[in-house]
Amino acid sequence: MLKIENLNKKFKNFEIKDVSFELKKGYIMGFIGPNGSGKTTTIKLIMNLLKKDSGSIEVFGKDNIKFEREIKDRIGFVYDEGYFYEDLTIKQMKNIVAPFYTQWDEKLFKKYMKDFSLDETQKINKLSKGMKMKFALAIALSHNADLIIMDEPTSGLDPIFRREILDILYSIIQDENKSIFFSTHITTDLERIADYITFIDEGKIVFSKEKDLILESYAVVKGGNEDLTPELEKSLLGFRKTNVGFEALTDDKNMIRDLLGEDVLIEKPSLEDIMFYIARRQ
Ligand SMILES: Nc1ncnc2c1ncn2[C@@H]1O[C@H](COP(=O)(O)OP(=O)(O)OP(=O)(O)O)[C@@H](O)[C@H]1O
Repeated sequence: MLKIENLNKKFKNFEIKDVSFELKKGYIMGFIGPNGSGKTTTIKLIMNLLKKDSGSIEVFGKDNIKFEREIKDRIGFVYDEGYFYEDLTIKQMKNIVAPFYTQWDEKLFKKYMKDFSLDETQKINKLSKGMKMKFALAIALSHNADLIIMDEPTSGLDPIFRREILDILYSIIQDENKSIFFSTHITTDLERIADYITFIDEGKIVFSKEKDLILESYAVVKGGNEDLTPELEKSLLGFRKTNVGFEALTDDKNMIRDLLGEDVLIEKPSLEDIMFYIARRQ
């Protein structure tokens, strides 16, 4: 559905460097990374809203620029900055956008308006941040898109609605021909629904792997300060000292067990733990 190879883009103070990853049919991929790590830039490059310096981006097996129109017809896109005309009503804006899509489904759009408690006669500049996001989602989900790409779609949404959105996204990929790619800072959302996680830091991909594999391959280690020898420090993927000892991330549980036996606690990490320690180390 999406294949990026050796993508490069240089700004004055930042660069996307040799970014490669792939998203297959039927899966949800979460795109995570600290603030300013290059998530929005990568998404803009996929959507051809920015010009790449080099590398290739294929969507549905086709070059994203040569086949832009055809590709965008099949993508549902949600972007975190407002891209609607603020002075129009929901209905007027929808009437501008809908004709661009060959498979626009007005009945489905109306259903989402109702489910999301949105009133089509409301002006866009009178909508709250969450309501605008709901409207953007309704548009993205109402034209039978095969690939949904979203930049922080759940930011600004309350936990109840966020969970409803996750349920909708999950039901969409029950059709195994569809895929979803979205960036977020809410890693618990990904723990709930993502199949793959791509982690970007300082413009470079740290990993792009199956979520379950990632969670299995790392562990959080907790021990006393006396255990934290310089040798151990070097072998850890990042650590922090606390009042009662140290907490760290490792990708080699067995080595830690062999080294420290039962003196330390070895626990399952969350995605947030992994992101925190790796980004901090870099
Ligand atoms: N048009 C531009 N010109 C110059 N620098 C840019 C431009 N767009 C983005 N940047 C820089 O690129 C870096 C990455 O920005 P980007 O918006 O891709 O990060 P992000 O991972 O989406 O961050 P966040 O999580 O905060 O949304 C930042 O340092 C930003 O200042």
